[in-house]
Amino acid sequence: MAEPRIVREGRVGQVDATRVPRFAGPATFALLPRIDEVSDVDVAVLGVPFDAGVSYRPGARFGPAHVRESSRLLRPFNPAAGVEPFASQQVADAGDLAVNPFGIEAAIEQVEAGARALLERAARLVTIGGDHTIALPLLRAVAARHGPVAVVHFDAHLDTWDTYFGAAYTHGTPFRRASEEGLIDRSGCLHVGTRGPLYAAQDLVDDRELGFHVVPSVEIDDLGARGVAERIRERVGDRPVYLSVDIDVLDPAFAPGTGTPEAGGMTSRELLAVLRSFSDLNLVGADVVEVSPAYDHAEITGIAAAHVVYEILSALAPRKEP
Ligand SMILES: N=C(N)NCCCC(=O)O
Ligand SMILES: [Zn+2]
Ligand SMILES: [Zn+2]
Repeated sequence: MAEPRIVREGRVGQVDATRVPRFAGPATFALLPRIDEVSDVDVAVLGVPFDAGVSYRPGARFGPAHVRESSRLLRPFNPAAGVEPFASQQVADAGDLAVNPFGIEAAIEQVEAGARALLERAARLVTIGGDHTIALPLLRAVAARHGPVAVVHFDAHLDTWDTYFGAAYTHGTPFRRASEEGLIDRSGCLHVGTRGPLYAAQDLVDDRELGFHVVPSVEIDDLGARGVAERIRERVGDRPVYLSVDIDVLDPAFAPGTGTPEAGGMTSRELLAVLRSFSDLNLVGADVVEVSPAYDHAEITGIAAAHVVYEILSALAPRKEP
């Protein structure tokens, strides 16, 4: 049966939850149309069910399905941002990339190829992981289009480590590889929300050389969401920005369902408020990674991640002229 959908300004939106129970039927992100159900796409939401790069708890391969399932309650108007994210741009769910669960290098190539192909159809991708390894091939695809990008990276971890067990491609190393490959603009990147023990003090020295400034979690109480947003804006300026959100940037109280949790993180309210300020950045792509549903309860982490994606889509929405 064809579901009644909300159509605004010529864009095909969500299944209308005032006429079809929002808990019925298959879950696309926010009950948006699949990409094959629309002719033009501005923003594609893409799943990458991959977790062979993790160093601790597994399960992020189930992240895309869990975040979609946790996104059924999202409504069309975002009052905090003052936008209808599915009316001023066409957003569609591009499904999942079928990547090799047994070979990290093969999977990385498949993610890059899949993202490049999708970028032929949609100007912007918002990818749901999957573990953080996938940021590297996503950055390759984005940099092929826009040149080196400023990375705004929300995470408990630096993810600029070098190798684990001799492996160069893992969820702890994507931003070192991206920096070495020239995919990122070393004068415009920063991490937000990092905390917890490192391997050595040298990690921070290396990280800075790779192009990152840090707004650590301990500074967020004093800065507040507005202060964090200002620090980000000062660092990235007008550069094209790739946004990478590891859900473990949130405190485990707000995101228990993740693979490498660290105490002392951001609240969901703080993270959503900072993301809301991104409407005036030149955002060219984003990912939300590291949701591991087996460690989640009552969709706490899934709902947080769904709202993060919703705020990103709201930040991408073109504003009407006043
Ligand atoms: N990207 C995430 N979530 N974690 C990286 C942790 C790497 C480590 O085990 O040291
Ligand atoms: Zn992390
Ligand atoms: Zn990470």
